[in-house]
Amino acid sequence: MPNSVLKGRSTRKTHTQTQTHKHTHKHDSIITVCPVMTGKPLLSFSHHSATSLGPLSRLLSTSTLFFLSSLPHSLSLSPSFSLSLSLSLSLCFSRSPVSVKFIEVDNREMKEKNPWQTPVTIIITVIGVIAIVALVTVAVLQNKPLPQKYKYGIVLDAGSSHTALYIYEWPAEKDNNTGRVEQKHSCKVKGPGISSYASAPVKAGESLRVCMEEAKQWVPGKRHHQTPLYLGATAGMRLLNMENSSASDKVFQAVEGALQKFPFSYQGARILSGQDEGAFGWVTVNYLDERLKQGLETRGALDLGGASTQISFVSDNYDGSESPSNSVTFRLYGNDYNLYTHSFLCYGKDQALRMTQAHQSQAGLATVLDPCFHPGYTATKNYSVLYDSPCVSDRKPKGAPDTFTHIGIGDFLQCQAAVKSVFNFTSCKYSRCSFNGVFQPLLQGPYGAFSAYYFVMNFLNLTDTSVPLEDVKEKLKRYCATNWDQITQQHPGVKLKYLAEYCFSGTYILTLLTEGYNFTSESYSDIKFIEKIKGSDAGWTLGYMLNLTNMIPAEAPDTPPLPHVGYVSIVSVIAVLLFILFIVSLRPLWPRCSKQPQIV
Ligand SMILES: Nc1nc2c(ncn2[C@@H]2O[C@H](COP(=O)(O)OP(=O)(O)OP(=O)(O)O)[C@@H](O)[C@H]2O)c(=O)[nH]1
Repeated sequence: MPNSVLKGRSTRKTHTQTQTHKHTHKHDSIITVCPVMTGKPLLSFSHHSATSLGPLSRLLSTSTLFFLSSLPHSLSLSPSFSLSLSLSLSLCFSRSPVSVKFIEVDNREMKEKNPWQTPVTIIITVIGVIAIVALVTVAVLQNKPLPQKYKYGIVLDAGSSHTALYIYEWPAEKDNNTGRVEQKHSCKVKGPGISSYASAPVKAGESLRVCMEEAKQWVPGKRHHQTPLYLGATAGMRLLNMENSSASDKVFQAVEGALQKFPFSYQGARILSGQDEGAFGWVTVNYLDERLKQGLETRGALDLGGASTQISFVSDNYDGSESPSNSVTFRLYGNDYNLYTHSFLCYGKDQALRMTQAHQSQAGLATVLDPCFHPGYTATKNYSVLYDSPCVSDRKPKGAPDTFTHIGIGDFLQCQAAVKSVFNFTSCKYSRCSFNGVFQPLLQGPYGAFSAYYFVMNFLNLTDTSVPLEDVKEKLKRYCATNWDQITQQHPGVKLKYLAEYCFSGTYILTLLTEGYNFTSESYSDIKFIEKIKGSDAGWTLGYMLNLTNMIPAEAPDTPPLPHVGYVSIVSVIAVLLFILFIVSLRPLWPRCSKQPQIV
């Protein structure tokens, strides 16, 4: 069919002239002509298929053309811009190729007929658009998040093996409920735990200085005075306090004196009870996992320290009536929790090693063959050092030489038997016990195992608990049997003290979990070895600070129904819909476009 043949009716008088840009096409094309009074060459477009130009596309493109052309001359857009705008709208709704015509319109003639040309319509349209743009702008600006300000808290974990400093941070305006507290920085204090400074307490205070100076750098200066600083001491100081309370007081005095010199808000140093340590570890894990806020099933906490170990979990079989000393109740975010928790003093990995070696050296011989150390390992050790702990001091063999030669033989099964000897399974006055006559309800997972559980299992590449327990034991058996020379060659960067003890530590962990706490081959897979959760270390310190700063509310806080982004999006969508409605409501005023089907 020939091009440029008009098809259909024309209700208006139009005058096509100047330029015609066409794409030839074998199908018929329809030209929709919307005459507008601009006094400039106008646009129209033709389509290759009458049906492909849908009603919405037509409405948008026509209304855009009318809107643009109804602008005063001073605001009118260039034809090319108008063309691209109307075309782009049209193309959005149609996938067919388009040909374009510039049409010159008799300005005076159309002025009489086009209601869009009336000043009222123009004013209403412009005001409507300005109002909607203003509405969206105000909504966005008003709700733009302000630059975040933070508050800080510092907790020193004075453990038996070392002290660590943790800096926590949370949004300043949300400290009372909804803001998430995160670990901003941690610093490992050089040297042993503060309990090791019993004979030189001043050094305990001095040892903290480097990390405290670091804290001054990490916390902004203007926040120093409002930043609470806590020191919590765990099993090392518990043991020292049991053994020599005046020595433990002196250590605390020295530590307090040192901490008070810093510009933070010092809140005191104290020894945490084993129950607190277990319960706050559980709070940390479940807080970081957001299980508390969301009221989800909680995760039990397994913490292995140097001098004590904690197990804490919620069990449907435990209401606190049996062995109430193991019960801690919480109301957090509107939910009640009845937590079972127990801390075993002397069952941290370092003290458990002492107990195991004490068992092996009971004869007080000059040579001790140790199945928990690698074959080829030899060291000269001191009996008085080995027995210098309340966990073993009463078992020191009489008449033993000062030193003994410690020789590794690397036998996992024998090591397991030696480790087992430190647990007492003989008496239980409750319905069920873990070990040493301590009540323990039925295990109920999942569990997070952290601190030394993680350090050790991670080193041994055994953190995957989906691997059958028997295979884990087999791997450990092979590891223990590996010659010490080979081990040191394979791990040149690892601290020798840690390296020498991994065979024992792995064996102890498996024995504690399976024999001590009664994890089976099946429930073992409920355990997840974790170091950090969302960037924060798993441990009691965060739970401790959240508790002391009342940062976990008993009742669920009211939260705004919509987050900021959702709010702005909804306002914007509504504004756009209103604009479309506004345009549609002006339908009676729309010019009746001459749909002049043309064969182009
Ligand atoms: N392999 C390895 N062991 C570590 C590391 N850091 C600490 N340990 C050891 O892991 C054990 C537990 O460490 P912590 O969790 O700090 O225990 P702690 O606070 O000193 O001990 P408690 O006072 O009983 O809580 C100790 O025997 C440490 O010597 C590490 O980075 N790697």
